[in-house]
Amino acid sequence: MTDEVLVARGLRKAYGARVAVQDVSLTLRRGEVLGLLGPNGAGKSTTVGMLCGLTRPDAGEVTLSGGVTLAADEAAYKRRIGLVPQDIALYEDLPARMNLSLCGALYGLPAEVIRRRAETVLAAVGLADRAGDKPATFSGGMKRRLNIACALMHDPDVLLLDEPTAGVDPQSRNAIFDTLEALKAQGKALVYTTHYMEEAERLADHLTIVDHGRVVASGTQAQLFAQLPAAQTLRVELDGEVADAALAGLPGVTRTGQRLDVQLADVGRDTAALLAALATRGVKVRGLASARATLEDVFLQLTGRALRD
Ligand SMILES: Nc1ncnc2c1ncn2[C@@H]1O[C@H](COP(=O)(O)OP(=O)(O)OP(=O)(O)O)[C@@H](O)[C@H]1O
Repeated sequence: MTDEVLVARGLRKAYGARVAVQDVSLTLRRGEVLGLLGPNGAGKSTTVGMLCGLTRPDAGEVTLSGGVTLAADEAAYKRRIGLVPQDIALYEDLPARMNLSLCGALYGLPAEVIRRRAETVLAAVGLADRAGDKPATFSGGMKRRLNIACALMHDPDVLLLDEPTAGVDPQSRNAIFDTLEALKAQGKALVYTTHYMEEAERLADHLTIVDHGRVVASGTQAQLFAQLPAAQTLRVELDGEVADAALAGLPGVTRTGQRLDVQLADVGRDTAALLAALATRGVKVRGLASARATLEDVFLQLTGRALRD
């Protein structure tokens, strides 16, 4: 497919006897956010390290569009990839613009390009008015945004973000999401590593879920949710006396006193049929509430464990 920007096949990395990543494959397309989701220690950072060429895999290979690989042309490969590391990598006592200049210089950009790109990326992350200020005076969220700006200086096709919202206030988190949405709209391809399922749900077109170094599922959100036995639970509050016999044979129903939890594949589609069946049986309903399935439920279904520690 021509839209493929990065294809990783069979990545493996062990540290001594500990296998951090085992047979990880993924495909990243233009204008797409790929969410790399997994609990602490699942192997996300190690995978990102291999994608950006900082960590050498024991096996497997990453190929960029045009057939560019690290082995064939390291400089060309690295020019196409930007890394936003998990740990903020800034000179705290140098002004924001100077931090960006240093990043640009690392990529050998000419001075004029550096000046122009610095203005562009500062605007992209919403820090244009803080160009002359030092990161030491920034909030955690502003530092994160400058960290992203650094990775954009050489205008890479692919941006790898390793937990870019760690320790960030809600306002900066939204600013980061806006920045990433704008990059996506420009056709950049993003890998977004997180153990926050809400972030993955909000941003990611495709998801690769990792656990203990292995891919346990990958696909679009719809494909992942389809793996759940029931996508949603509808909570029904009963009105008045209802005998158990009146509910007999209704599929997916669990009764707790006056409450029914009903597993439905699709609340929007299946609620009317359920209410009709209850009405036919003379069962009166006082209230309804739906609980949407989340990626947390998907992870639990796949691994039997919660996503967060
Ligand atoms: N340099 C290293 N030396 C030894 N072990 C390592 C090294 N880097 C990672 N590991 C181990 O590899 C496994 C995967 O770690 P990794 O940092 O890739 O996970 P992660 O999913 O990014 O976790 P987190 O969300 O906590 O950052 C862990 O067991 C970790 O201890």
